[in-house]
Amino acid sequence: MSPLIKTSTLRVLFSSRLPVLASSSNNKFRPFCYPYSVSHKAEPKKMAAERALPQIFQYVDQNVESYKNLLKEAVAIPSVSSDAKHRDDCVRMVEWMKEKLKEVGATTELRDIGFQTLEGKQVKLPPVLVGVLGNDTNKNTICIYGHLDVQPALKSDGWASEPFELVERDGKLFGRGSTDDKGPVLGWLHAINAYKNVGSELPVNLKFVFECMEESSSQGLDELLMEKLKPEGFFDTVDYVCISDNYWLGTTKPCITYGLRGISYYFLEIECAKMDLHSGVFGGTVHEAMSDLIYLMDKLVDKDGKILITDIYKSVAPLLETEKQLYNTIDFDPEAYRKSIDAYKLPHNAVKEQLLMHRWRYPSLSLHGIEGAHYQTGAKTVIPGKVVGKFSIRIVPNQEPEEVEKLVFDYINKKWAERGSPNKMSISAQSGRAWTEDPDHPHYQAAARATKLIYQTEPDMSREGGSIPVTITLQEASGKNVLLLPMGAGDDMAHSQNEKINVRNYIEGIKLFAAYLYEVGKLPK
Ligand SMILES: C[C@H](N)C(=O)N[C@@H](Cc1c[nH]cn1)C(=O)O
Ligand SMILES: [Zn+2]
Ligand SMILES: [Zn+2]
Repeated sequence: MSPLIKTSTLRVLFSSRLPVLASSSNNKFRPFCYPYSVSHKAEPKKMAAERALPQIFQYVDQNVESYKNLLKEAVAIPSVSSDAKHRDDCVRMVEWMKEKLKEVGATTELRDIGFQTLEGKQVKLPPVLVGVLGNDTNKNTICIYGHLDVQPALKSDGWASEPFELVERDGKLFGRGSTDDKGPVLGWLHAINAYKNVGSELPVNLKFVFECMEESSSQGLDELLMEKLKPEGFFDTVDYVCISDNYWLGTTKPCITYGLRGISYYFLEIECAKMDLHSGVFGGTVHEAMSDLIYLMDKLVDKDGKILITDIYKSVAPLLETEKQLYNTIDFDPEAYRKSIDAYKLPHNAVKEQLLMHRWRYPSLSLHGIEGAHYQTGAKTVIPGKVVGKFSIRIVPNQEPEEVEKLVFDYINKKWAERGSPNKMSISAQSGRAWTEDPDHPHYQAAARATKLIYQTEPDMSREGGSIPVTITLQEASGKNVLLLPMGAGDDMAHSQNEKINVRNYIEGIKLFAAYLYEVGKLPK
């Protein structure tokens, strides 16, 4: 364990029923003075929460080191859901979070969601953590979703430090999962804990759904929600759903998000032999799988990003004049964006509205990689016997996964026939739907008030190019308004090398969550 982590300190912060205050300067705790007189207890509960907010903000500022330490502990668990070798880490991560939720007073349950086929084997899926905190019928109930799994990461990918060791540099906390999604998930925990430790009752009831398979298409989660939790009545008391698993558009202005693209992810497998072959010995005498794969993958998208699959744009929702207007007011600087990713040139003539539309409301196709191909340094002379090409399409409103999958399968089959290769080809897909919500809903206004309180500026109402497959399921299961409240900044580089969260975003994000709980608590029941 890193010397930075003081387990005893964390235990005090997260398990003590007694209010405590920690000093951020020396990371030691000192006794907390209860801020209100006894007569204050007689005030209406919602008023109490309002008066508690300044205390909560102060408490958060005084516990910065503890929050960093807890994130460090979470990042140190390499819960990579796509890799069978890390399945035990995923389970450990969920169990770790279960203990943390219990420590803030929630009742918790680990729900079994069965098996998946991974790397040709049947592998048990990590359980889903379901929790409940509070059941006051006079209060609103928010269902909070987050994920505890992460994308793969190796230092050799080009990280400046070990990906699973949280490191602070220049006010930024670097580590896999820091912004996607361990930082935001812990943010909820810290906000609840802050309410408790200043002696204020939570202004809302909370329900939690924390999974560890989001980065792998949330396998098993829809079934748990629709076939188990919904019939059991889990959603009957839910009034609002909130997810913090995306990012601001830029680096300075906060936003609230009302739309996500879906994802349709493909595995295109070609086999030419049962084993890899020496290219000197066998080259010229076999139909090579890799050449077939490159041929097919090259037929998917052109250099400007136009998807070449027949009819793929046909069902995309038409752009209405009212929607077009929304893009004008969004704070987004294409040149700053280009610089932040060090791209040579942006497509769509770098026009702001066009870039945003192609990120939010039009589909895009990306080629991700080839399993079975040689990728290490050096000049290995091998003909891979089997290769699996991976690509995905970010799908958008009005595009249904089944319809997109059929178009892709038909197109690949047609191109394969044109290729005339004798090799074995197969294609499979896993998909999640796009989601949009009504941003004029009082829930969004409440989140906007909370954001303004913390950041002193009106948030942009944004959409997001990424996907959170369960969002639309939560909308359907609850029948309630769903909102995305991002914690991290647009340059956090989730999924990439050197993923980070700014200390500022993490800490102000905790306050934002506390203020959001307060604002939703004020909404009429
Ligand atoms: C937006 C969210 N934080 C995220 O990163 N989602 C993933 C979901 C995914 C990955 N594979 C399949 N789905 C994403 O948008 O890539
Ligand atoms: Zn992610
Ligand atoms: Zn995420």
